[in-house]
Order: sequence, then structure tokens, then C-alpha cells
Amino acid sequence: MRIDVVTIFPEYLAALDLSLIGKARRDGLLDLRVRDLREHATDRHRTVDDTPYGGGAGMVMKPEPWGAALSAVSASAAPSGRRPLLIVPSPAGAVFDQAMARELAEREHLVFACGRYEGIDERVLEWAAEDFEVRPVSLGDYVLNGGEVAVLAMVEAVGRLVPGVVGNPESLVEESHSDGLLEYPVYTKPASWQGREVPEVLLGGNHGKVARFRRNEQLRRTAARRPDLILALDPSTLNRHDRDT
Ligand SMILES: N#Cc1c(-c2ccc3ccn(Cc4ccncc4)c3c2)n[nH]c1N
Repeated sequence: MRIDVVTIFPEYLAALDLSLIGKARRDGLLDLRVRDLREHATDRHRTVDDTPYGGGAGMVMKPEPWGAALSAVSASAAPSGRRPLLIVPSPAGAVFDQAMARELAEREHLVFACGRYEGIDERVLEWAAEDFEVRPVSLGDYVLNGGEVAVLAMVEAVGRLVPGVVGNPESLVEESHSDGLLEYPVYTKPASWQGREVPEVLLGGNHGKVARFRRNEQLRRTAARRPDLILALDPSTLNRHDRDT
């Protein structure tokens, strides 16, 4: 998978050199390219923003540098196949979730446009639709100062689903949101800590009982913390485990 990120703060994305995503880049599983928008500004001061038409507070990102930056991405993209998917982080976007992460992990080429200030001139998104599939995406219903934090989260959530990035793909199966429920609690040694014991069932080695305990914990936690997920569940999910063991 190729990923391009365009930003005025390239150093913000340095965290993507670390850990699993960093290793995936070094192993050639992820071709991640971070581009500085200011390198595509044409004036001496490398200006990327200006005052908003119609007035109002703050500044808006100018269209010209974005046009030049995205044209450079498009020109270097693989000529064949689907148009790259241009993700534009925005408080006005569709909310990112695990289902979208799974969808994006299937794509060959993702491009992320990190806005700042009050956002990117809207004509950029309209113009980009010629060469990209354009999708405004929100990390959640709260306000950030720019798109970089959202891109860090999305690249990690998507990148870890790319085959080979996570050592043991089994670990992707039973995590939160993989089956619509929150994950079960986890424990490790010592069996007793601060007078608190690991649930006895986990020490016994009966795999069927362990599986039922974990399923019940998933349902209990989800009902307590995210009742909205329970309402959205496929009914078969609620009964699935009872049949399996
Ligand atoms: N994804 C995502 C986001 C953002 C976000 C993303 C890109 C930009 C670019 C500029 N801003 C600042 C701003 C602009 C307009 N209204 C409010 C704040 C951004 C915020 N905020 N909250 C999220 N969940």
C-alpha cells in the first residue's frame, strides 16, 4: 500500500517512523511519503493561507499550493488501477470507524490532505475529484486544530490491517470492534497483585469455559460502556458463541 500525506507540519508525522508502522515502512509493506505543502507554494514567503471570502475569523488554506501538491501526487501515482482515495480530515466529515479502516486497508493508494487554520478552500476538493476519489473524514465529534492527529490515527488503524504488518494476525480477530463488541479484559502474571486475583476461570485451562467467560465479559462491557453498539449488533452475534462451545 502506498500512502501520501500532505501537511505544513511534516514533523508531526514523525511518529509514523516508529513501532509497527515504522517497521512496515522499512519492510516495504507500506510506502508512506510525507510531503511539505509549503514546497508547493510559489511566493517567496511560501504562503499557504489567506483571509476568508465573506469575512469571519481565522485564515483559509489557499487553493494553489494544494493544487500543485496534489498534482505532484497524482503524477507519481501508478497509472493503472483505481483512482487514489483522497482522505481529507475534517470536523465536517464522515466519522472514521473500524469498518472504514477495513475498507481503506483494501485500497492500493491512500492520500491524506492535512488542513490547518479554518480549513482548505472548498474548490480544492471539487477540483481533486477529477483525479481522486475524495472523502472528507472526521476522527470524531470534537474539534482539533488540524488534520495531522487524525492522519496519525487513521494511518495506524489502517496500516495495522495490512497483511504482514502485525506479526500475529490472530491478534486482530478478538479486539474491540472486530465483531461489533468491545474486547474482553486481559490479565497476566502475577496471579495475585495488590490483593486482587485473576478470575479463576482463566487459570483452569478449560478453553470452553474461558471462551464463555470472555464472551460474557465482552457483552457486559459493551452494554455498560457502549449500549449503542449493542443496538447495532447483528442478532446472530449475540447467540454466536453459545453455539460454538
Ligand atoms: N479529522 C478531523 C477533525 C478535525 C479537524 C480536521 C482538519 C482540520 C483543518 C483545520 N482544522 C481546524 C478547524 C477547522 C474548522 N472548524 C474547526 C476547527 C481541522 C480540524 N477537528 N475535529 C476532528 N475530528
